[in-house]
Amino acid sequence: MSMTMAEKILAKASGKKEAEAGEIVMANIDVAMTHDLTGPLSVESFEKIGVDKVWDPEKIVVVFDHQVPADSIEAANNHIQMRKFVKEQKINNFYDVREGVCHQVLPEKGHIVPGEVVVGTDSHTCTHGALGAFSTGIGSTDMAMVFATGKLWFKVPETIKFDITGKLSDYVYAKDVVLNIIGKIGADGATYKACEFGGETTQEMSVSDRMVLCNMAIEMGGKTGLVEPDQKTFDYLKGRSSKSYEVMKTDSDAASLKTMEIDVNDLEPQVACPHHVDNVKPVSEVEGTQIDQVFLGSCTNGRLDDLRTAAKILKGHSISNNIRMLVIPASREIYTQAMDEGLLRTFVDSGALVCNPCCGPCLGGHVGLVGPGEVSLSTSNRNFKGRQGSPDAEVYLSSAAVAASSAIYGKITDPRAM
Ligand SMILES: CC(C)[C@H](C(=O)O)[C@@H](O)C(=O)O
Ligand code: SF4
Repeated sequence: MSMTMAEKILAKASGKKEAEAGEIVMANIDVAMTHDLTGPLSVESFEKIGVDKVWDPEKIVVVFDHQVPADSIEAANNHIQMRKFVKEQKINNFYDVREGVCHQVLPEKGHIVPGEVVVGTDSHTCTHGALGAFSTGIGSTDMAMVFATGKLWFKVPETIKFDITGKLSDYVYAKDVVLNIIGKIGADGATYKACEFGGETTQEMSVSDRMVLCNMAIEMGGKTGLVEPDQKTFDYLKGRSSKSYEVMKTDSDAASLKTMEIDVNDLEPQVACPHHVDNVKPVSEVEGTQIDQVFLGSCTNGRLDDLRTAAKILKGHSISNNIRMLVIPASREIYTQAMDEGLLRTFVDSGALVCNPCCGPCLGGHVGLVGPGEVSLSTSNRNFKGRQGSPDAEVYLSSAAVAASSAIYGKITDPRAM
């Protein structure tokens, strides 16, 4: 039977030859991730089940990233509770406050390989599909069941394949492509679909860019994001992961596959405007909008490529006196590379604040919140009311290039004009 990547991965994980969209399968979990914010709930639910030991401590990964270092007694308590759990359960894959955002840390540390089933108590777990894994966010009580049994049920999703073709213009990036797709199909345009990104443009993209696409699959309602593994994937995995893996690809005649053509030849930089991720406009339509804060970071666009792009634009410039800019590398590895390349120096010289690797103001729970009436321009993935602090603030979403050029002028600025 012809199958999609998602069907093949879920079939294999549930010990079957075939799986079909719509079917319910019970899959063995390869990687189960939780973090400082949702981990405590998962642990409490696990303890209620009454099982003493987790099914396999080697398959569990715990990352502290949402509130690091602890910014409140509540956060400190969460950390205490999770450190205790990690110790009791002998979980070696534990990344304390220093390491960075979970969706960056997991692939970097070699926890993700193609063909696996990965679950995390975080909606952007779909990011890992960039390496060809079926990876999805789950609730804390579901995670408790995974901790106890190593299994979880799934309804096998249908697949929507975005066949992306054309050459990206200068200053146009994966973020613009995915914002454009979300603008076209809407925040619920791919509800419960496996969102597979393919076509020559995706093939040309780095793994880091593919992570941007898959990261935002959830913002169109997707169950997971996926990119077919290729040489770029294998090169990324070399030296990071010693796990063996199987590469699975979508058969073009799979029954549950729908394809959508996306031509990016004439694509402009895109901006998602308040208060919905699908309220997407070309930057030319929102140019001149006054801003108060720029946030460069998050699991969407806090990677080295993003920092390089932004530093190139900022070099020799100061950011506007009217704004604050926060630069938050997504991981320690990125932070140190950015340090070695002199990028952090450029940011600090331009007047930006460089913070420790973490989620930062992305979800409005930690450093750098915006106040009533303020406007944030952010490279992250969500802009609903109250997302980065006050419910009376506004959040615009963009690429790192738009963020950097806008920081210089204190208003939304097309990087192509720089
Ligand atoms: C805190 C967590 C549950 C949440 C998520 O699931 O995505 C957060 O990471 C976010 O981006 O909103
Ligand atoms: S960076 Fe933002 S979107 Fe990503 S995991 Fe953290 S809070 Fe969620």
